Amino acid sequence: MNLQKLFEVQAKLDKKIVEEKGLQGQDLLDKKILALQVELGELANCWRGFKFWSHDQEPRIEKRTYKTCPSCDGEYVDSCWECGHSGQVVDKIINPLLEEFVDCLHFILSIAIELGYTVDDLYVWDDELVGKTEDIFLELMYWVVLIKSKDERKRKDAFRTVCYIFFNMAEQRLGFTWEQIEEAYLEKNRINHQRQLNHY
Ligand SMILES: O=c1ccn([C@H]2C[C@H](O)[C@@H](COP(=O)(O)O)O2)c(=O)[nH]1
Repeated sequence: MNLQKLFEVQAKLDKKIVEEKGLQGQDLLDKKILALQVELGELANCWRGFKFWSHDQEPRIEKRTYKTCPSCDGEYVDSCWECGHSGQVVDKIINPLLEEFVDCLHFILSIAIELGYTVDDLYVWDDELVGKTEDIFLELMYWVVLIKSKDERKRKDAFRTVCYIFFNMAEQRLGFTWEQIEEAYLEKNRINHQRQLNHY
């Protein structure tokens, strides 16, 4: 994954949001930390492995959205082979788990930029994560809060631990490749720019 490219793309998006919303000079760190926690909660919710009360603990990795069949215009035409008489065809297939993951990645990059870090601060070592995935999520969320530390060294340690857990988790626990992550990140970044143009 080309983190340098994503870092630059994120900086452009953040700058645009600050300008669009008139936030120049404001400290947005606490809000971004909370936003990352929220997105990690959404990621865990899509992963589902902690839902001991449910029979369905499979990660949400495929969601189909439908549109009206362009051939029969949704009229259930007996002879419509395109939609198999249902009046609808698949519009898009998305990966909700991956989408939540790249929302988290947006905020991790954005926090790095807020703190004046460089892309080098994001590079972490590959290592095998041990333990249950729910514990890894909790550990990650714990370190995210510590990014609030006033002590520079503790803050950077916390940030780098977040990167270490987050990036290793991607491959080892969520099954994503770097290519998939980069592609999904860039697509979401494009949507985020679009949203600002539409006064989201
Ligand atoms: O300074 C910011 C604020 C928001 N986002 C992006 C990250 C997520 O992809 C998206 C979250 O939007 P919601 O769908 O949660 O509103 O916004 C940024 O990249 N930088």
